[in-house]
Amino acid sequence: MFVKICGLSTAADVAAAVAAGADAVGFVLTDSPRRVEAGLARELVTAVPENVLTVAVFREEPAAYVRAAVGAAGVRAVQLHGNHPAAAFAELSDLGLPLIRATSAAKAAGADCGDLGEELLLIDAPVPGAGEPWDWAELGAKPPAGKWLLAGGLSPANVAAAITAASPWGVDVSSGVEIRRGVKGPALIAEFVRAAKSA
Ligand SMILES: O=C(O)c1ccccc1NCC(=O)[C@H](O)[C@H](O)COP(=O)(O)O
Repeated sequence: MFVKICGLSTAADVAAAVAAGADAVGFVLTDSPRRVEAGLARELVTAVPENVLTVAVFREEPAAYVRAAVGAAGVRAVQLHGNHPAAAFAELSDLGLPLIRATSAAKAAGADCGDLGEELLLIDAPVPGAGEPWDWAELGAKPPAGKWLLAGGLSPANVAAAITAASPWGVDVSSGVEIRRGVKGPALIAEFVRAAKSA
């Protein structure tokens, strides 16, 4: 089970996620209580070992903005939330980095990973980063084909049940590993990774 811990903003967050065995860490470079500037993201990225994927998270910023921020942050993958047309993914393909397409279950109906050229599909709650669980059964009998991450209101307490219900390739969390909005808890990160990996 691939585990991404999102919304990191301090060196202690990064150390906790890496020590816990996370496969990917996310830095939010868009409007959010977890927003970090690209320069800080770059500093944090330098503490991440090669085997852990570093991801910059955006909402609907123009491709030129994404391109510049990704270069400044030095991350190794890009996650796009919102209503990006296929052209936006095509436009960023020359970055040579894996693209993660983040969408909600309602919008993802019938979607498969790779439809817009993305490496990974992320199926989230309607509002990203809000910590709101949704009905995983909404995906119905036809979950997406290919590599996809389940997100939205996951926590150490519910991640195992979510994995059983939806059979994702991986999971992604932010609020569920925070002691208060925007502040990660190292023990919660460790618990989440343990629960997801042993589900
Ligand atoms: O985290 C945010 O505040 C955020 C803001 C804007 C776009 C994306 C954002 N987060 C992206 C993530 O990958 C979150 O981990 C994912 O939405 C799950 O969040 P949560 O329900 O809080 O676990």
